[in-house]
Amino acid sequence: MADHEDPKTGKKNKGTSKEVCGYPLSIFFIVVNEFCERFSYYGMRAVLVLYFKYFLRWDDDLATSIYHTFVALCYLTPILGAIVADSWLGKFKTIIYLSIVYAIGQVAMAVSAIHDITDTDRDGTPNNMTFHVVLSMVGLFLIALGTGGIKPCVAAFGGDQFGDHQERQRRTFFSVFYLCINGGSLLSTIITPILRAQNCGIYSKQKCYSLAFGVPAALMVVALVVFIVGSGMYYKAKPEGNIMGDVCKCIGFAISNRYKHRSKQYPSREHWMDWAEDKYDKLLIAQIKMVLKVLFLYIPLPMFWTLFDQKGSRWTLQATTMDGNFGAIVIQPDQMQTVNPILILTLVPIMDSVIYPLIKKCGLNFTPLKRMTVGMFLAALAFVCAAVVQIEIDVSRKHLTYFNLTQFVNGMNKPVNVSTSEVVFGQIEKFHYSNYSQIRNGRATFFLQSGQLSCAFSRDFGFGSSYTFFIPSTLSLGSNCQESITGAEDIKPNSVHMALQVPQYFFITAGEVMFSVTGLEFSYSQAPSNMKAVLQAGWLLTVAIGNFIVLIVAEVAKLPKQWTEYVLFASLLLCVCIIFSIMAYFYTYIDPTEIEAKFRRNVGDDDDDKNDKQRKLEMEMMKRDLDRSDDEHYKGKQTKM
Ligand SMILES: CC(C)C[C@H](NC(=O)[C@@H](N)CC(C)C)C(=O)O
Repeated sequence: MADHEDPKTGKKNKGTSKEVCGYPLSIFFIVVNEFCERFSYYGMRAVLVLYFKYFLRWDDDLATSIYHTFVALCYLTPILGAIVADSWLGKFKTIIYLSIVYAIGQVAMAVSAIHDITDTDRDGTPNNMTFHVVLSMVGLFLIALGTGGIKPCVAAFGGDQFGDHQERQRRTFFSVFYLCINGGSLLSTIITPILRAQNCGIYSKQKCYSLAFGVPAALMVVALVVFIVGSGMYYKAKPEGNIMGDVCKCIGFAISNRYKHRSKQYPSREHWMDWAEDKYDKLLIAQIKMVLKVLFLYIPLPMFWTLFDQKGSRWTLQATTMDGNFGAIVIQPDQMQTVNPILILTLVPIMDSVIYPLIKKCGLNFTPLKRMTVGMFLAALAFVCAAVVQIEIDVSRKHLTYFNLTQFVNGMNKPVNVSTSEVVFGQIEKFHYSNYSQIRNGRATFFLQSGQLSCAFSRDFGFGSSYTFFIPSTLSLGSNCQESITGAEDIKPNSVHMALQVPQYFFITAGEVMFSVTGLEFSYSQAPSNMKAVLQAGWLLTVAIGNFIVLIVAEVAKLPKQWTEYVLFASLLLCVCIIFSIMAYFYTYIDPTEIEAKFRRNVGDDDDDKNDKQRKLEMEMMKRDLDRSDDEHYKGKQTKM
């Protein structure tokens, strides 16, 4: 059984969850829930832009803007979920209610993608596009509210399941939690594009977006059911009223009180928050100090996410100018992104079971903040690799895309029809040429048809190449097209291989493991008991801000060469990394439970009115510890960076 401390009394309560190998059983339901939820989120996200473009028929710009607005919203809503959880409903109920909202949103998306609903003329295209647009926008809003709202609660709720004696297990939990995120997302980003490529429909068959959204919707329902099944086993910390309201009022009072007493005749106080002592509980003030200390440390962190989130944009665009032919398989540029979750699934266990223990054995104290600093450095290194690859591409490249362009010149004295299984060149008049059309990378077969003459020929196409094929005047019934048709290479295929992106993916993912997995746990362990979800939301807010910085820097810098932009981002992160390491050096790890317990004990003593001097001394020591961060008297638990 895991025991827990009651946030009000400071007394340990026995949890109701059984333990398996030292872990509360309830954790199982939480990690499975996370796996299904991330499957649902990333699965839906994988086909979203294509849904906008091909189903709703939006142009690229609108599709991209709405996509990024949605992603940013998903990282802004955690603060709402956290406030509701910590101040009002508690994490358990918040997760349940917002998961329902989330599942409804996913179902709305699936329904919005059924073209038959408004396809009155049964031609395969919706006739009332407004219906589909409105329903999908409502769906996306509900999803953003749900996924963002539950995100800080699920992580913190998982952390809550561990007792004070299970610090090591709790750290492992956050690693497993991260594995589940990436396992779920990897699986769904492979599966949903396959589902989308199916044809479905009642009256006419179309690409099956409804199935690609429907399966994530079903997984969200499974996530909810799994979470509810574990209900009897969870430790559910009770919310302590409008904590965020109290925090704001307390900070406001401290500032105004400080201002009122600005004259020199009033003795200064150790910390500006101490000016709230005239009205507010010392425990609340101590808790606010803990939160502010961590939030201050978060200021440089968005820069990491600024680089991290460019995997999906800049790096994918870079991949479009590279050669994705891996022999047996041909990798599409956007598929390169799956390297990240694949590497996470391998690196997290390696780090936890080999690298970190090895570092410990060498006598080095690799504290969370040191790990995060190294993580930032690795991300900067990843961008240096990206810049080197970019220079290589620029040197070898004469064109800009990964599409292959092909045209035909008809040398015959009669028209000819040319097509592949995917592209129709149409009828090419005698002695005329066709427009250039895009052909898939890999092998393509062309079918020629002119009167009685019908033949086929195949060619291999490298990424980014362009060809002109000549149909000779001598081509006639019985000719062998494979031999008769000659081609000229207008543009050579991309020569820089996509495998060269692997080092940059490796460094950014190793950086992510050190930065993000550690940061997740750090945000939990350093938060006061009544603001765990709020600090998780603060952590996620750094992701949202990071995404905005990408837009700002890319817009403001407007560098002519892509590799210089990569170097700029790497340099910015390096500077931020140095600043962060200095800030981290002055940070002292605390044990919020212990500090809170001491404050509570002192309040209890206050009631009994005994041992006044000793109590005051102890309180002073704790305050000093929070203010100056240079004490080490909490059972040696507090360490510097
Ligand atoms: C805080 C989030 C950015 C962290 C996490 N993302 C990941 O773990 C990525 N490696 C997933 C990949 C598929 C982009 C998340 O919670 O989604």
